[in-house]
Amino acid sequence: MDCLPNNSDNKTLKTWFFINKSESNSFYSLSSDRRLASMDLKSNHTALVLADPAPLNKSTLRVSSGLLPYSGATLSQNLFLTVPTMKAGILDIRASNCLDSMESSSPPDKKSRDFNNDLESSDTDVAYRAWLLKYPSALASFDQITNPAKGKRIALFLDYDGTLSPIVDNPDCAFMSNDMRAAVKNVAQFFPTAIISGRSRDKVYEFVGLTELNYAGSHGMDIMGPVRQSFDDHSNCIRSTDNQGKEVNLFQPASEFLPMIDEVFNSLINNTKDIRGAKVENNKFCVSVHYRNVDEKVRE
Ligand SMILES: O=P(O)(O)OC[C@H]1O[C@H](O[C@H]2O[C@H](CO)[C@@H](O)[C@H](O)[C@H]2O)[C@H](O)[C@@H](O)[C@@H]1O
Repeated sequence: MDCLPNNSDNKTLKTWFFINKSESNSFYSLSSDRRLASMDLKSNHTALVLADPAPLNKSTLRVSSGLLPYSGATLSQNLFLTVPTMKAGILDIRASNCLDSMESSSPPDKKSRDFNNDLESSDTDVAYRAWLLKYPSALASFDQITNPAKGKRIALFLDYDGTLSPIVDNPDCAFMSNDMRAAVKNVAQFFPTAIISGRSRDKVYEFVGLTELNYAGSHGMDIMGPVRQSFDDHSNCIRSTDNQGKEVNLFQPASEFLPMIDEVFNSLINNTKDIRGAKVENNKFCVSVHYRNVDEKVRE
């Protein structure tokens, strides 16, 4: 698919497969689309990808039992996969259908506003206004954000897709503007700045290209940052070099599962090959199945 501009500005339309070290491992995200920076200011709002308790519908992911990596792996009724980890403790690998929570926190689909008839269009506008009430602009609540930060050390964590780049139909074409790059470069002079993305770390770095930032890919399963001696004793931290030969700290706590994630990727490619518009993206430590370009009727 060519990298052409489009009108679609829903934040996320896809199914996630991800690996999560612990149930309580959650993080906050500030997401936006082209029109509006939005965030839920409720203190108990966790990132979408981890917050959804809805079990996966068996037909959604179709991970065959042949993909279970170790003999001790079990697939429970609600398809939460529990695998004994090679390290201490239990590692939960959860294949979770987050569609409901992702869709409710994404703005209503603009495609239908653009192309459907007037009645449907105004319905969608009402839905969009209701969505805005639930997810107000972070910019309109700026004091609420900055006041608690006064006198404290501030670090900046930025999402990539839909925040630094516009949402586009083809994930390979989510380019960041030079103005945005300059703004991020500027702010990074004042605060430690990190980009956290569901994408692979390499891909985000390729898009952003600023060496002075920290990058966390695969929802934090792949973190690279400047060398800090204090991390040397950290069990998951190794010294590595970036693509310019500079020494860096690298955290990849799920490396042992890479072969299994590749199998999941290949299985998803196979299972979606007949769905027109579906695209499977290998994000290294997780996989995204995009259905943004799949016909609405087929999605259902
Ligand atoms: O955690 P994020 O950085 O927000 O990553 C979430 C996903 O972002 C990308 O997909 C989204 O943006 C695409 C490009 O605009 C769009 O086509 C897609 O529909 C969106 O879901 C990325 O491609 C995914 O791998 C990430 O999981």
